Amino acid sequence: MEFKFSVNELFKQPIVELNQNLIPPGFSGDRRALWDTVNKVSEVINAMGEASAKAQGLSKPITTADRLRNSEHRLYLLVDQQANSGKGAVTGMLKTGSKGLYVFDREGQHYQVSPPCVLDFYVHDTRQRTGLGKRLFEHMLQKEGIEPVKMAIDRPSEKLLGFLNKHYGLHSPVKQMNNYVVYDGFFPKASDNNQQQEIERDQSPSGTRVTKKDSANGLQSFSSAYGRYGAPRPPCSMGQVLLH
Ligand SMILES: CC(=O)SCCNC(=O)CCNC(=O)[C@H](O)C(C)(C)COP(=O)(O)OP(=O)(O)OC[C@H]1O[C@@H](n2cnc3c(N)ncnc32)[C@H](O)[C@@H]1OP(=O)(O)O
Repeated sequence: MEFKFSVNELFKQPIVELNQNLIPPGFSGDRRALWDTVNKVSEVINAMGEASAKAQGLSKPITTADRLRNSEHRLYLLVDQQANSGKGAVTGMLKTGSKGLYVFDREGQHYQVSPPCVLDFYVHDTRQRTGLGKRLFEHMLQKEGIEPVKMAIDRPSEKLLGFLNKHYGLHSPVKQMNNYVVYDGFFPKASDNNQQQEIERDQSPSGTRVTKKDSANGLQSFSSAYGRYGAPRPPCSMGQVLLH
């Protein structure tokens, strides 16, 4: 995506990471230059957010400069420095951040988690399927020190599911009621479960024993072995509201 100003002057590296202050890495200048820079960065974010929403068939963007400013999300932008007669163009965008979620594994056990999430991912329509998405995603994984399987994906499109399958061998997504998707390796293995530290053990009103455990990777699971408490069931909607 091209802009009337020079993208290369705004973003000095081929991949830049932005946060709520909207100041690109390497910025230097006075107050006026800062104001001008933040305005241009906002224009880029809003245009990319809009294009992403359109590509996903969403009624409104999930990424805007205002939203980024009011969040702790991270936004990675991919820049083609050769494009637009040397002024550069923005070719991709990837937004990540932690979200408080309830997720179910295949057995119906539910976990209260705050995993890193893929929130919005877009490569310009004219540049898709040329490896740019992989380049941007790999950069994010390295910066955040995370494996794809440990991330939750917000409403993935078919293209993104295909992307994760092709590049990271992720298949058979575990779809959640909150529209997030996780994969089997997201949950602790049975052997990890054995190592979980049991921190609380008490009696439910029905006399069914309920245990609450904390695991080393921050997953908190709530499980019950018996009776109707053992059957998969949705989290209470009030709990979901509180977590969002
Ligand atoms: C949480 C969310 O953000 S969900 C929304 C995800 N974003 C979108 O759907 C917007 C439109 N799509 C895109 O922007 C891009 O296709 C992305 C971001 C999903 C992937 O970026 P790309 O640069 O295309 O990926 P890259 O070239 O590295 O990998 C290509 C692979 O992605 C998948 N893929 C990309 N485009 C398509 C497509 N049109 N149809 C099916 N699979 C696709 C395929 O697995 C493809 O491999 P293949 O060409 O061998 O079949």
